[in-house]
Formats: sequence, structure tokens, C-alpha cells
Amino acid sequence: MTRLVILGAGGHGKVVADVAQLSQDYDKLLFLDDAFERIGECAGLPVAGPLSDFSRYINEHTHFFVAMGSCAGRQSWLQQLLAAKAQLATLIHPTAIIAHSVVIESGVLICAGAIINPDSKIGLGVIINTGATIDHDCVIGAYSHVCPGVSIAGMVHVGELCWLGIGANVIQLITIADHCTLGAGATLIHSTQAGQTLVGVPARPISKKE
Ligand SMILES: CC(=O)SCCNC(=O)CCNC(=O)[C@H](O)C(C)(C)COP(=O)(O)OP(=O)(O)OC[C@H]1O[C@@H](n2cnc3c(N)ncnc32)[C@H](O)[C@@H]1OP(=O)(O)O
Repeated sequence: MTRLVILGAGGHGKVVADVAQLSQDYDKLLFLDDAFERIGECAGLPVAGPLSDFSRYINEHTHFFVAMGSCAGRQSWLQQLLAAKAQLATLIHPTAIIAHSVVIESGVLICAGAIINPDSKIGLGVIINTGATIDHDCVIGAYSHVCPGVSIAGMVHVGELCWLGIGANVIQLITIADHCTLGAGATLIHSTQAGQTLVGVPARPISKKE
């Protein structure tokens, strides 16, 4: 028997549970969430306790998955799981199309209809969301979230903890530095500096709210 413990029982958790069930790799699934008493169940599965309970479930037959849309939240809980030597799952929807040479690290979710072309690398804890396309020779840095419908051209390097908003486009050979946010629908045609938020077509930086 292999069990999957999903950390986070929100909307993203439902998507994660659905992909896990379609994989048929798991006999038993359950959620942990700090709002477990209020939520009770998610996608018909039990929400058994708070996130910090994860260590109670660690054994050789249990995998863990962090189902949090927040890049920082995924980073924090994945680091705690790795420190506790928990086994991390990688979940890939059966309709995703992934070239053989693609390297995918652990804790990654690849959603329905995503396409990843040859020699791309997908880092720890990354989300490649519904219908996103990553072309050849790209690197997606750890904990980044490529939102639904994003199109990334060839040889693009995305840093860690980046959030590429729904429907954004990135032309070839761009480097997106760590901690950048690309707004919904943006088209990025120049490389970025760390921590920038960029919006529009072509994408330009906006200042962050205090
Ligand atoms: C399955 C899922 O649900 S995955 C989640 C998918 N969600 C997304 O992709 C959301 C992406 N987020 C966005 O696009 C956000 O608007 C952000 C992060 C870029 C900016 O958010 P905030 O920091 O709150 O900025 P705020 O809303 O105050 O806007 C600041 C300015 O940028 C403009 N702006 C914000 N987002 C965009 C955008 N996507 N395109 C163009 N302009 C934008 C605003 O109109 C505003 O302009 P103004 O100062 O002239 O009025």
C-alpha cells in the first residue's frame, strides 16, 4: 500500500488530489491543513489534522506533496519535509506531454494539457499549471509557479520562486531572475532583475506596494 499525504486542502489541493488519483499510484490519500476542523474533507478525502502533523505519517510507504499555490509556502514546507527525510511525490497528469529528455525534480506538479519540450529542466517544487507550454532547453527554477496557459519559448531560464501569471508569454533566450512576478497576460521580451513585478505587452516593471 502506498499512501499520499497532501499538505494544503484548498483549491490547489483538489487539483493535486485529482492528478494523484488519475496516476493510480496511491491506495490512500489524505490532506493536512491548519483549518482541518473547519474544512473536514476536501475532494471527498479526509483532512486529518494540521500541517505540522506530517511527521506522524512518515514511513517507507508514504509519499508527501505540498499543494500550496504560494511559492514561499511551497518552499517552506518542502524544506521541512526534506529535513525530516520524508519521501516527496512528483505528480504528472496523464494528458501532459513531456519529452523523454526532460529532467523533473521532486515535489513537482504538472497539470492537464501541459507540454514540456526536450532538454528542459523542472526544479524542486515547481508547478506547471493547466495547458502551460515550456519549449526546448528551458530551466524552471525551484518553487516557481508557471500558471495556466503560460507559453515559454526555447532556452528561457526562470529563476527560483518566480510566479508567471495566467496566459503570460516569454520569448526565447530570456533570463527571469529569482523572485520575479509576471502579470496575467504579460509578454516578456527582455530579461529581468531579481524581485521585479512586470505587466503588460511588452512587459514593463511596476513598483511593489509598500
Ligand atoms: C489556477 C489559478 O488560479 S493560478 C493563479 C492565476 N492568477 C494569476 O495569474 C494572477 C496574476 N496576477 C496579476 O496579474 C496581478 O495583477 C499582479 C501580481 C501582476 C499585480 O498585482 P498587485 O501587486 O496587487 O498590483 P495592482 O493590482 O495594485 O496593480 C498595479 C498596477 O498594475 C496594473 N496591472 C496589474 N496587473 C496587471 C496585468 N496583469 N496586466 C496589466 N496591468 C496590470 C494595474 O492596473 C495597476 O495599474 P495602475 O497603477 O495604473 O492603476
